[in-house]
Amino acid sequence: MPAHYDTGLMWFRRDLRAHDNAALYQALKSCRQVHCVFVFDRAILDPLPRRDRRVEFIRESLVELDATLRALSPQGQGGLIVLHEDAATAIPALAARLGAQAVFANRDDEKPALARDGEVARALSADGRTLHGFKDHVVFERDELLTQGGKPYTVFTPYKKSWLAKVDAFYLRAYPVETYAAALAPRPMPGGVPSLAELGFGTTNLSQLELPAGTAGGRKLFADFEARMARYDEARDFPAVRGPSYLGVHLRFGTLSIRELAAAGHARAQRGDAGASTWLSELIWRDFYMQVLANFPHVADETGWGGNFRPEYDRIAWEQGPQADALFQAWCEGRTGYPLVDAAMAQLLATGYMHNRLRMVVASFLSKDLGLDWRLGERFFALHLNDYELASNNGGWQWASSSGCDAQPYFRIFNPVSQSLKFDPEGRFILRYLPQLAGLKGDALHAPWTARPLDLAAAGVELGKDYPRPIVMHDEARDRTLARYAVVKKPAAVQY
Ligand SMILES: Cc1cc2nc3c(=O)[nH]c(=O)nc-3n(C[C@H](O)[C@H](O)[C@H](O)COP(=O)(O)OP(=O)(O)OC[C@H]3O[C@@H](n4cnc5c(N)ncnc54)[C@H](O)[C@@H]3O)c2cc1C
Repeated sequence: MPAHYDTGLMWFRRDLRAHDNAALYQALKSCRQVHCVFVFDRAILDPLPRRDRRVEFIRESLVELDATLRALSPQGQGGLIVLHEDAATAIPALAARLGAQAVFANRDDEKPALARDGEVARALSADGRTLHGFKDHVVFERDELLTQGGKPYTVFTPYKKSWLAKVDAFYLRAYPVETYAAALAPRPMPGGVPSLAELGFGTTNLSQLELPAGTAGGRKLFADFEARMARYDEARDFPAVRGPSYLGVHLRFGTLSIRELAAAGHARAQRGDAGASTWLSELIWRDFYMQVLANFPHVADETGWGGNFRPEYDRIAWEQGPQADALFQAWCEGRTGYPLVDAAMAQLLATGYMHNRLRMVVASFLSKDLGLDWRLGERFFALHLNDYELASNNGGWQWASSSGCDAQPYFRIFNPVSQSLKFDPEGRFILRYLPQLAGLKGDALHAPWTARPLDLAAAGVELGKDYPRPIVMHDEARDRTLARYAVVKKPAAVQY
């Protein structure tokens, strides 16, 4: 518990809510007065394309957060200070200007965030101030769950068992921020959240998606999901069905608290709700990958890009050169000739969301059908996913390419046509994004190149014109992948 301070500064980052927020609670409890700040960090924003749904989502969530902090504060004089600077230098400067003895923030184990926080902590300390960090965006972090041998878990099933054995009301209890809200300080400078244009960004199609921002938006989505949660286990694998919660982006930016979601799932799971139990497992996967990132930092480099969890996978020679570049471009643009893959990529580009089953299918397709380095896909997802989360994205890509912990054996290769027949049997999802295939029936919709020329003509589909021919044949690609991956059978220098 931090000492008692006169003035503190609460630094919001990926925890954009005023309720059940660990750092905000600790700041209010241990300071006479607390200022609140969010920094649109130039180090993160400057390299991004000028239209990004996440920047718009964050901005809208900040408008709500600012209003909530104002409403909670004495005489409504509080609120958020919003800066558009380099956070590593802006935070120590603001702490000095406000006379804050301590800065409070929730921990973030992504490598670039750790580097930034280290820089901020050193600058504050040189000035006689302190940075306090708190666990907030996971239920269990870092080394809180270890194997009996005292090592971090690398396999999900025993990790989940241990998670469920340890979790109790204490770990899921909300931080009662409101109790100490009287410590919210009047805003010391004129406030307001900058417009997108002031931040140098344009608007996106966010307002047309069913993705309301802020805590109110997250609660609306969760209320909708609560009514469907019992069927999650049956519905979650079918992309045409409204099966999942669509809460990823709210968990990413902390507009909802992981504790409140896990508590809801856990309570229902304990009452025997199979859908809730499966959904809780997914939240545990999230914790699992966060602790993998924290305990095995080699899975990402200094800038946050992937390194094989299993070093023997470093031996794989991925396809390179102009032909490989063209294959990658076709994958990115949804022009592979495999309708399920192409519809999935179209969903990502149009909405920033991709169904979990499809993330697995397209990731397997990139690494195992196209023979391309999974890190290319990792980066593409990072740019386009609204819910992009370094730990889960890296974990998901390594799972699909078999290079990660808890690996799929490398010879388990998703067949994009069988996946399509199984999980989108009527092609309802495919046709949402590829309406030009509407005239194709049965298997032909899942593999148009197998259709008889007469049927293609009747459907008004000319391959190569209305829809691409397949850029690889799965069976041949499978053989090439088995040969490519054979190098990992040799003993590796280091084992985890
Ligand atoms: C290649 C690949 C990349 C992925 N990249 C990301 C990513 O960048 N960010 C991300 O949050 N998830 C990622 N996932 C996991 C999963 O696909 C998404 O969390 C999920 O599709 C989000 O939709 P939802 O909120 O409707 O999920 P729901 O099915 O409703 O699940 C609820 C929550 O549980 C968590 N969750 C679910 N599945 C997983 C999982 N397999 N691993 C970790 N957490 C999970 C998420 O926070 C999700 O919001 C990736 C999976 C793969 C295979």
